[in-house]
Amino acid sequence: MRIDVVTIFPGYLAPLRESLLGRAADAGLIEVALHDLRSWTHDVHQTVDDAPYGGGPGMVMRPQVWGEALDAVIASDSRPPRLVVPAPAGRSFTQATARAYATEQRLVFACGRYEGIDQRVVDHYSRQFPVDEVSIGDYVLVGGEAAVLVIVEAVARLLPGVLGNPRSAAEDSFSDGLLEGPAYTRPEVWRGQAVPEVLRSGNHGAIARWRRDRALERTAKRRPDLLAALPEDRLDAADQAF
Ligand SMILES: Nc1cc(-c2ccc3ccn(Cc4ccccc4)c3c2)n[nH]1
Repeated sequence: MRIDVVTIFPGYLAPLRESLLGRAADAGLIEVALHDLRSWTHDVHQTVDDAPYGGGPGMVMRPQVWGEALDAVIASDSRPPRLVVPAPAGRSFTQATARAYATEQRLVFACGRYEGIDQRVVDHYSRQFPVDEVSIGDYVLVGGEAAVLVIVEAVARLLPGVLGNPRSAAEDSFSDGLLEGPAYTRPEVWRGQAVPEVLRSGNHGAIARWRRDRALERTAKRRPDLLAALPEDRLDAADQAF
């Protein structure tokens, strides 16, 4: 997978080259290219923003600069892109979105700042490529860069070979629609708290049941919306207690 990120703060995306993603990049599983939006300005001040039509606070990012940048970046690789534009008003980015993005050959991220990017940029490219405006949560950031770090990590971990332990991607939170239950490791007792007996019983059936019950209990308490959204056939008779 090739990932391009256009931003006025390329340094912010440096972590994409570290650790998990660094190894994936070294293994050729993911190719990450960072592009400074200001490279496509032509004035001495490298202006990327202007006052909003209709008035109001803050500034809006200029369409001309974004158009030149995205034309150049998209043309720099033959793989057809999905354009991803983080935005507070975007559709929610979920594990399902991450799974869908993991099947893409190429993702091009447009990181806005200020009050966002002139809408005509999204409208223009939506006529040629799939374009998603995505929100990573119901809170307001200052720009799209942090969202790109989140999205790229959630997607990259699903690519074969990126995670050391592939089982965890398939069986982690949200994969079965439930939250992860509690996890334990040695020592058996820590500060007077013992590991639940069943986990040391060696009874794999009882362990699986206990883990499912803890996941259902936690989901019912913390995210009843996820439980309500579960298809009927995903809950068996033993689950009905939640
Ligand atoms: N989930 C999520 C995404 C963002 C986000 C993404 C990109 C940008 C570009 C500029 N801003 C600042 C902004 C604040 C308010 C209104 C509009 C823009 C952004 C915020 N916030 N929260």
